[in-house]
Amino acid sequence: MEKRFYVTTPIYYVNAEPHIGHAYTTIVADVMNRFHKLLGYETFFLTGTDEHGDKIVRAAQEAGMDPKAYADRISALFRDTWSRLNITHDHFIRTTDPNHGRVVQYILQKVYDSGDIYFDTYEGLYCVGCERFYTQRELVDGKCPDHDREPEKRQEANYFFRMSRYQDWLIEHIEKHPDFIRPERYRNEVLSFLREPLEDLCISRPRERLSWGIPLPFDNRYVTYVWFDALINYVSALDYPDGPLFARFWPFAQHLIAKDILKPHGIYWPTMIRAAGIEPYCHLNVHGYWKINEGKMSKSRGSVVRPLDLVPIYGLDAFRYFLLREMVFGLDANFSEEALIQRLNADLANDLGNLFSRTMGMTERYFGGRIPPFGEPLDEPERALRAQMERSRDDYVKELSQWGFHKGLMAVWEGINAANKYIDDVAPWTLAKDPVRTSRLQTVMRTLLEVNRQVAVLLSPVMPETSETMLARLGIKRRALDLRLEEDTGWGGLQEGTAVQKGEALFPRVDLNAWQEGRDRRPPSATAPQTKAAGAAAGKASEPISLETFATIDLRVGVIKHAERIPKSKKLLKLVVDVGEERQVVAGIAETHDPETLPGRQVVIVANLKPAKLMGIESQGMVLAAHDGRHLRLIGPEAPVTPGSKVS
Ligand SMILES: Nc1ncnc2c1ncn2[C@@H]1O[C@H](COP(=O)(O)OP(=O)(O)OP(=O)(O)O)[C@@H](O)[C@H]1O
Ligand SMILES: [Zn+2]
Repeated sequence: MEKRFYVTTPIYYVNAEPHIGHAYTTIVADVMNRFHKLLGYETFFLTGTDEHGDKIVRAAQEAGMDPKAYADRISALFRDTWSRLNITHDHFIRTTDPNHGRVVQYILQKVYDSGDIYFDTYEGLYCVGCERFYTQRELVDGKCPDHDREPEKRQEANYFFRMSRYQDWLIEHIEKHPDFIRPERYRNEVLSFLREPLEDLCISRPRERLSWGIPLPFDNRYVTYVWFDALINYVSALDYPDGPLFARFWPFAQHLIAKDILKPHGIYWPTMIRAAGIEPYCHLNVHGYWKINEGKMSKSRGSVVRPLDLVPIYGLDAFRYFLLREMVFGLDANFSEEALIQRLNADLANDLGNLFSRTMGMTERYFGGRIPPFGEPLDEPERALRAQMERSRDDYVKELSQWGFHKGLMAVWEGINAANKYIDDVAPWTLAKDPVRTSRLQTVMRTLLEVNRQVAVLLSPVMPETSETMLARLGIKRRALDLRLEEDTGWGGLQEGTAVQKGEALFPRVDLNAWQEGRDRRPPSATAPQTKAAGAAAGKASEPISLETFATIDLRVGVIKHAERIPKSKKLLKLVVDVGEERQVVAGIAETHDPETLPGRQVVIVANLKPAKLMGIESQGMVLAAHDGRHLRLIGPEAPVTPGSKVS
């Protein structure tokens, strides 16, 4: 069978900014994509955004924008976040892409023609938050379990998909393919849904109520229900029906989701594609929730941690490692910065960081920083360490193949810990004192250098930057994505005589006590350790001013019309801001804000500042932002106001 791998994330709803939950899913998919490349697979990795439906219309209204402009902005935020998290997706799909719309209509028409879509009137209980009808049975105390509020009664004439017709087929398919849905708990959950008769699925929304969607090809008084639209992204992105990507990758499809969307993916989607005559996907992989204080982190609930707030502080790879190591795939996990710091210190700074710096330091000291040849034949301790590394590698591959990240990483750490213990046991420093034992010392150090190289290769899917750094310091200039497990983890892959570099610590420790004290003293947003400007966050007392003096400052609300980078400047963006009239403003926000994400955003401007030139560009005002040493946040009104409104 061809070695191919197709992985998808859910397409995220563009009703708010990405948080750790989205980052986790997307990083997991990225790790699996990189892991399969490491194993020599040809891969395709898809992510994107879900942009239709009345939730988006409402979010856009609140932001004072039209749905498309709003979707453009949030979708760009997601794309920008992924590029900062080193995500290697091959395609980013948006459900507003014209090709996607065409494929949705094609599938609707096909299923309609084959008689699996019919028109009917329906009365039911509708949750606005979920955008769907609920059966009594699904409610908890008469309320939507996700939104904790009572659904409203609604009657509507709509189109229905004959999902019930595929119930028996689906049960049989799941029973025949035990890992169709995994881990097992979610397979069982789907089977238990299927023990009750499956109802048909309402797949349309009357246009007069919701126009922001894909029109039904057979009745343009209706648009497509968001789920029927969204799920199809997994095949439209491959140019179903005729595209070469579809033929190449669909037979290897693996979806990745959190348990919140198990039903659409475990029931709607397989029956939809069955009805359309498409083969079922291979696997649905389901993970649990990241929680904060026991509640699900969720955009709608507003309890979120933003990935881009953590990465500058702890480093991208520590963040990626933490997410994969901390959560048991399939179960919920609690997110806390303390836990992140603890893992960073224990696993990365101590275990991995020490192994690397001790190995490199001793190579510098004993061999002038050049990789020694193997000296005398391997002795018992080396053979044991090699055997351990081979076990680590095999277990890692086995676990990751089944999405068992925490166990896979633990397997690598068994190798790392064995190597650290090996150093303590053979004590190279005593060998170094004895010139007769140089040949033994060569064997010891070379063994350790090879272990470090293997560790770097094994970790490349999870920590690509660290992997590249370690290899570069070992004299191997390779991109993480070009590494191949077979060729690159054999013994003796290092080049004798090559100069190595110890360099700085791979992972600086974070002082947890200081961090905890700092958090107790400062407001929550200013709890960053290791931040250069942290002191500034405390703020300085300043001279009091009179109201008259304050009134001389002309503060106004403006809406950003346009934003672009200024060539050669890392910090500055050039903005055009509408403050009743258009102003060109230069703002030092390029490191924290992507220009694509800014148009439409309302900000506060000092409108009577003397014009000044920055990098040769005139700035006619200043954008206000708050800075706590960790975040730079633009200041704006709580809800949109007319551009030019005075701030006082
Ligand atoms: N707390 C979380 N833990 C893990 N993954 C999450 C979490 N929240 C969202 N996700 C990821 O995002 C997907 C859902 O995306 P969606 O855009 O609906 O996010 P959301 O924050 O749950 O939104 P909302 O709260 O508005 O329903 C999940 O299937 C999962 O992949
Ligand atoms: Zn609901």
